[in-house]
Amino acid sequence: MITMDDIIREGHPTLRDVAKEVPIPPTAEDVALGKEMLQFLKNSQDPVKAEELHLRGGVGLAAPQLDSSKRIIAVHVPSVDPEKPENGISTVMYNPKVLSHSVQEACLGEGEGCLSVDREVPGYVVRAARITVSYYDAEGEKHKIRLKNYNAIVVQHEIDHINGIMFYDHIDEKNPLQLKDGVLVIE
Ligand SMILES: CC(C)(C)[C@H](NC(=O)Nc1cc(F)cc(F)c1)C(=O)N(CC(=O)NO)CC1CCCC1
Ligand SMILES: [Zn+2]
Repeated sequence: MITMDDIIREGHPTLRDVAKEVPIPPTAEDVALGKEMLQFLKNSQDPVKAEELHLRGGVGLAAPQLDSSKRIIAVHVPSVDPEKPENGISTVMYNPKVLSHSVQEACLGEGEGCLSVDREVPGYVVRAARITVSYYDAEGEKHKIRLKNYNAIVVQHEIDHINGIMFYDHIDEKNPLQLKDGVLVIE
């Protein structure tokens, strides 16, 4: 079972590597890894388990954060509206790829953090507001989905990790809290 001790922190070189594509259909090992990553996120959002295992509430995790330089990400974003479960996203993506994105940009009003970063880094992380992503699932089936707002931010944050990019790489050092016109602020 994955705990915080398995998550490497900034400074570890693997976080800066470009991860390798995995064979499709995924191997049994890669399927197991993906399942464990998703289970970590679910555990981290369960108050009892998170407390017991000292987990930070996580919505996304990329294999490089487990020192495994593979193009595998897991996302588990609860829908804010229980009547609309489809607004959340809970899946493991093998070899995810952003096929296209909106010109419209967006950022989280509170900025971003990272399970691999044990410090606050203030500043807006400007990303595409909407993306079209292709990926393979554990069975090797190809999917193409459109994401927007928070789900799009989370998936972009995780795809950055498999490209060796950290969220603070996107922050404007001179004006971290400067916002260009037209950037959608997601609260
Ligand atoms: C770094 C951390 C603050 C833990 C962040 N969680 C988060 O932003 N909020 C959150 C937590 C929950 F449990 C349930 C919920 F709906 C919201 C997160 O998981 N990540 C994932 C990460 O570090 N992946 O590598 C950072 C987020 C910043 C923007 C997108 C992902
Ligand atoms: Zn992260």
